[in-house]
Amino acid sequence: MSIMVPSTTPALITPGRQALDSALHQLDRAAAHLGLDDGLRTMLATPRRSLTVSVPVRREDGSLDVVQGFRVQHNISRGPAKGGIRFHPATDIHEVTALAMWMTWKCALVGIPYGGAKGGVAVDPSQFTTRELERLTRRYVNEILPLIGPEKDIPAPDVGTDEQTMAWIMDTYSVNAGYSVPGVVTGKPMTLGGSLGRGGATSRGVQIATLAALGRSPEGVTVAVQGFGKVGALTAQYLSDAGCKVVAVSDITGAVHDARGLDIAALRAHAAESGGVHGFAQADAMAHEDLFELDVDVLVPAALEGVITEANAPRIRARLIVEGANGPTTPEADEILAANGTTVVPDILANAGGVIVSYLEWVQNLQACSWSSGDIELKLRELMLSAFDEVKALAAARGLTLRQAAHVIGVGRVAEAHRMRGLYP
Ligand SMILES: NC(=O)C1=CN([C@@H]2O[C@H](COP(=O)(O)OP(=O)(O)OC[C@H]3O[C@@H](n4cnc5c(N)ncnc54)[C@H](OP(=O)(O)O)[C@@H]3O)[C@@H](O)[C@H]2O)C=CC1
Ligand SMILES: O=C(O)CCC(=O)C(=O)O
Repeated sequence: MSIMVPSTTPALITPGRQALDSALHQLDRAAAHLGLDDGLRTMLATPRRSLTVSVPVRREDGSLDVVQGFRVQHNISRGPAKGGIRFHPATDIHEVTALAMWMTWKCALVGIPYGGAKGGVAVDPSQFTTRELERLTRRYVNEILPLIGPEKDIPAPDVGTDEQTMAWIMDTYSVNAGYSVPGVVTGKPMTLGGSLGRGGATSRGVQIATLAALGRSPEGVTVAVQGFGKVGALTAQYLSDAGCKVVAVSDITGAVHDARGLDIAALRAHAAESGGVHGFAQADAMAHEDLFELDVDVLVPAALEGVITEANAPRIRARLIVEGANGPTTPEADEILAANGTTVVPDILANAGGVIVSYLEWVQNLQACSWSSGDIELKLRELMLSAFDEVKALAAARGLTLRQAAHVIGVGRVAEAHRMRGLYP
């Protein structure tokens, strides 16, 4: 059987298509390791539901833009579909499919009762006013309304979206339902049923995974972080709070470096005020691409896919890479890193803190209750560390990389759910 994804010619290979190729490659490796038959492997390679929508948006000057939006439910065999919504100009159906597939394995790996989904709208949110973004979000939600719901598919923030976007999604869905439905979306503001700890959850999870992988005192451990958005900025903060020396960070405006360790709180204040890390007076500017090749102990990619490739992997000096972003490392780079003895804590493990606390938020919404930040932190730590230990043990027992082991566990659990449900003939 063949995989049901649109074909492309080499000239049309987008970053999104490359991300999907990486995801399919990882699935193939895991399926071979698990001895899955070809039919089941094909089911797992194919999204369950995939919706492309046109989203008209009235601009402030009265003109009308029409942008493309997507929602892909990769798998729902273990529970409702779950995954963020991305607003980024380069997003396409292939990227959203890859991200949805990674959500499926991530939820299975950390043992929360969800399938995997992702959404995207192909826009640059920085080019839209807040009112335009609100209109765009509401129209996109109306277009994907048949797919989403607290028992069907629960969106959350991702690149270019935030808790305000989630509030508009919750409101649009609720107005259509005729009553308030907080559980339709996670990563909401606290006033609408959001959870304590969700804002920093992905970064807290990256911190937990980093410290677990280091296996030694973090005091003085040097770190470089690519991306200074919701995940990157708080990852830098939490690692710095834990005693690490974050010596370089970057965002789309530039990269900054200080070998003595950056003052992350001051840098966050500067970025909030000026729109990015560029121009931070207490550090030196550096070229974006040089950040990957710094002589640091830990590298945290926390921006987009496909940034660690066969071109720069041979020059990476960090002994530990912890993937805050989804899909930052290509399969070719993975091989080079493994041959060089670099440990990679893979995305579906390292950045699972976000969806773990989303799950806790959803459970609170369904039960109409709220838990303390201590309860949330404890559960997050427990789920992160038990998944980390499982992955590490399997990797050691079978001679796999941490990524291969994580995929074997995640894919294996989803395959088992299919078998038990008898979803395939
Ligand atoms: N938010 C979440 O809960 C979760 C997010 N993730 C993943 O984490 C990653 C980051 O997401 P998130 O922080 O939410 O997104 P944000 O939109 O909040 O931040 C993205 C950051 O990446 C920066 N960036 C984009 N392109 C580049 C580049 N070429 N070089 C350097 N920096 C760049 C952006 O810069 P600028 O702001 O200047 O544009 C911004 O700082 C994504 O891969 C996402 O899928 C994973 C799990 C959960
Ligand atoms: O919190 C969630 O539901 C999903 C977060 C997300 O999009 C991700 O883990 O990549």
